[in-house]
Amino acid sequence: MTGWQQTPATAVLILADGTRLEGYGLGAVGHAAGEVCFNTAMTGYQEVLTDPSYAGQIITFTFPHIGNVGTNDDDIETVNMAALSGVRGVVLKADITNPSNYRAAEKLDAWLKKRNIIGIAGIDTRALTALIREKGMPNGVIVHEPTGQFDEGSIAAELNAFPGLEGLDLAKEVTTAQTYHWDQTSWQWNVGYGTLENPEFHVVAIDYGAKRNILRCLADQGAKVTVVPATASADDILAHNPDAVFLSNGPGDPAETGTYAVPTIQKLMETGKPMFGICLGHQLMGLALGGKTSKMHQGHHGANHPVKDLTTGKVEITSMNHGFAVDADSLPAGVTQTHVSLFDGSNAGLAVDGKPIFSVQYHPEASPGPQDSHYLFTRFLNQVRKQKGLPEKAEYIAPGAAA
Ligand SMILES: NC(=O)CC[C@H](N)C(=O)O
Repeated sequence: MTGWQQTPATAVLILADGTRLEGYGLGAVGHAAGEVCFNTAMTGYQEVLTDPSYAGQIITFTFPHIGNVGTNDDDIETVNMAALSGVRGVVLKADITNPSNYRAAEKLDAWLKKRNIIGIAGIDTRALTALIREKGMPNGVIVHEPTGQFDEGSIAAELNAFPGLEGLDLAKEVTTAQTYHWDQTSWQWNVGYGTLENPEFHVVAIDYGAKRNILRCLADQGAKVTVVPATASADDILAHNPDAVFLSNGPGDPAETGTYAVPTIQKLMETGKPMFGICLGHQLMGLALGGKTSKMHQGHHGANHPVKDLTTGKVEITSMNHGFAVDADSLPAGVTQTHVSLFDGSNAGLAVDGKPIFSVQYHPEASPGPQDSHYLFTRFLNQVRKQKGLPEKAEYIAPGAAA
């Protein structure tokens, strides 16, 4: 039976303004509060649902058919398996069908249940998206109760207790507990310049909620990657003697994570080592340089976001997932805005003039273009090549061409 025909409803999504949307429960049973956002990607739901940057959020997919290709063990993005359930809930239009794909190992419904993610189907996701666009991302509670007997009191209490994402440092909840070396050997699908056996460079990646494909892309450039916890000090990081430092994506409010991350990043900037940041890493870099971040109205979540690289004039189709942004006007002299979103003109990248330090708001490791933005990893490691007196690589390489 499809969700919108089911009576009584076994799931409900309640928004802070009182909006009540009833549907068909999926995945885990229970209730969870979070910020309700929408994601416009037509593919990649498993990568989205395992991206630690979604911690504290309930995701509405605008694409109506989610789950068609099932789930597998390869398309998981979080590196820290303990942080797999950062997403609070998933809101769908259609019921999840049986998977039809040779890679499918498990139906999405069962997969959600195992990871304690609550789902609701049978929702008019177009109407919900229109509401979010008009009013901004609301706080909400998603409930799955197979009996249809909702405990309204505890649902209301849960909604009231959720403070919203502003002011929340969630990076410390999803970061790795221990320092480790990224092992590329089981992830060889994207091998390019280097091999793990013979790395040319050493990059320390600060894990604020890192995605696997970022680490793959760094290793793909010939880097040994050492991943350190979000709270690692500059001294801890420099003790690894890195050639360069990477700042990862991650959930929550950058200003709050910045209370401990910014002083560390500022110290690392003084070393002259190349630095590259993605998404939360970009926002933290903006803060470390004296800029400001603020909450967006509806955020950017999808895989079709055009971004212009102002340094080359090229447009990239990018993947985005952020609800905060660097305020371009707040960037001090000596810091250049390098990329802008062509959807709303918001800041999408920055670089420090004359220094090997830059960052982007979007996700070059995600491949909607499919490889439009991969050049940024080459741009980053070229800074290291330059410092080591090695020949630089071409930034753009046609897919399939020899490196
Ligand atoms: N993907 C990310 O790194 C997200 C950054 C930040 N948490 C935001 O929502 O803007």
